[in-house]
Amino acid sequence: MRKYGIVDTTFSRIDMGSIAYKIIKNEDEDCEIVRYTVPGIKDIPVAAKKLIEEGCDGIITLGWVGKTALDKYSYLASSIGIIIVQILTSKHIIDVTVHEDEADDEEKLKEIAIDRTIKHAKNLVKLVKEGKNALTKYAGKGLRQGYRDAGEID
Ligand SMILES: Cc1nc2c(=O)[nH]c(=O)nc-2n(C[C@H](O)[C@H](O)[C@H](O)CO)c1C
Repeated sequence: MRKYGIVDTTFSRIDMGSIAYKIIKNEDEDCEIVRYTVPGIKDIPVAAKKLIEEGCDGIITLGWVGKTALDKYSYLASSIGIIIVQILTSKHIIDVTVHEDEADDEEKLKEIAIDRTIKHAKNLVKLVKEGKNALTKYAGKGLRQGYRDAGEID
């Protein structure tokens, strides 16, 4: 049975973990899902590593970055940590992050968070179920998460 990990934060202003849970369960009915909630993005890498050590085949992380420079540095640190965990474990960790300055109003931010979570949860399931060529038919299509697709340039 495939096992997925969801790492989310209490810093986030949208419960993206619950959205990811529903989508993963819908896309891979027989799977097991483990959720691990941490305070903030810098706590994500170790949580993801622990879930992989517990047997997860792939992870989705759901972070929220504030507007200040310090928040952005925190994201950079977290992102590097997540990449290091991927390299050390050879497992995909799909890093879903919403940056609070992506939109001025809360409704738009919510829309971005939901769309990004749904699309990347589906990407994760495809990669875990089908492996390296799961997304090849979409290569070069200008797909976007959180926004409308940019589309392919002919
Ligand atoms: C400055 C800062 N910014 C963010 C952020 O934008 N998003 C987030 O999720 N967490 C932030 N944190 C908290 C750290 O990631 C971490 O939770 C604490 O340093 C405790 O380890 C901090 C400290």
